[in-house]
Amino acid sequence: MKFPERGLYAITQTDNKSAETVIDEVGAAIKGGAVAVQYRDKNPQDQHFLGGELVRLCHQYGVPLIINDDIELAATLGADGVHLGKDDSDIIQAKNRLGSDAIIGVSCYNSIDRALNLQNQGATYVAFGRFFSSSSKPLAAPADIETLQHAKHLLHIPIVAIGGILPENGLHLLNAGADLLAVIGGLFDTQLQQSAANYHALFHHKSP
Ligand SMILES: Cc1ncc(COP(=O)(O)OP(=O)(O)O)c(N)n1
Ligand SMILES: Cc1ncsc1CCOP(=O)(O)O
Ligand SMILES: [Mg+2]
Repeated sequence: MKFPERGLYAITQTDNKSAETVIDEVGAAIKGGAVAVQYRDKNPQDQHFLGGELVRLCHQYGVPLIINDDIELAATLGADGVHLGKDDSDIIQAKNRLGSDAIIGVSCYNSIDRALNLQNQGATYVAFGRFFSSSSKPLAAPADIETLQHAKHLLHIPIVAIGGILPENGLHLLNAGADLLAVIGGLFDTQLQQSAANYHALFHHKSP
């Protein structure tokens, strides 16, 4: 499945939640307008069961499901791709295992050089952030809004912004050059279908 060019990118919040709760929440996020979903689970219980259900749910709605960190899990589940950070596997390993059509997203933090290099290696999208303080990843390094502006001029693949993004601060990032907003807490800490719809509305206000 193709990675969308713009929109809300929902990342699962799994800690202390049952698989059923996570599935219900992701369903609500999609109904609210999320265009891509990442299964991120740092303390997995039964990731094959939950991951498999999420693949099924996302595909029912025509939304790609990307697995965080784990190429092998993505292959086993038949997910659409993988998201890789600096401590994870590299793009060549991901392409070898998942095929050349797989979605491969990469974290670039605040580095344009890293983004250019990984775009050349075949990344599907790049992610910058964190832009605001994040209770989901408190130690994530900060990124500058200017990085999005530079990235917009230099890159031709979708640009994802992440980190502490709320409906109230997301438009600033979109106007600076982000194409997608990746969100955990701003969605799943809240009245989620309504929050998803509030993010979704931002994409209609973005400056041309
Ligand atoms: C869309 C998106 N952007 C950034 C990240 C962070 O990836 P990484 O730096 O590998 O950190 P962890 O998520 O593995 O803790 C992401 N997952 N998704
Ligand atoms: C995984 C990740 N990488 C940088 S910030 C972050 C967490 C994003 O979650 P939230 O939207 O709750 O700040
Ligand atoms: Mg990672």
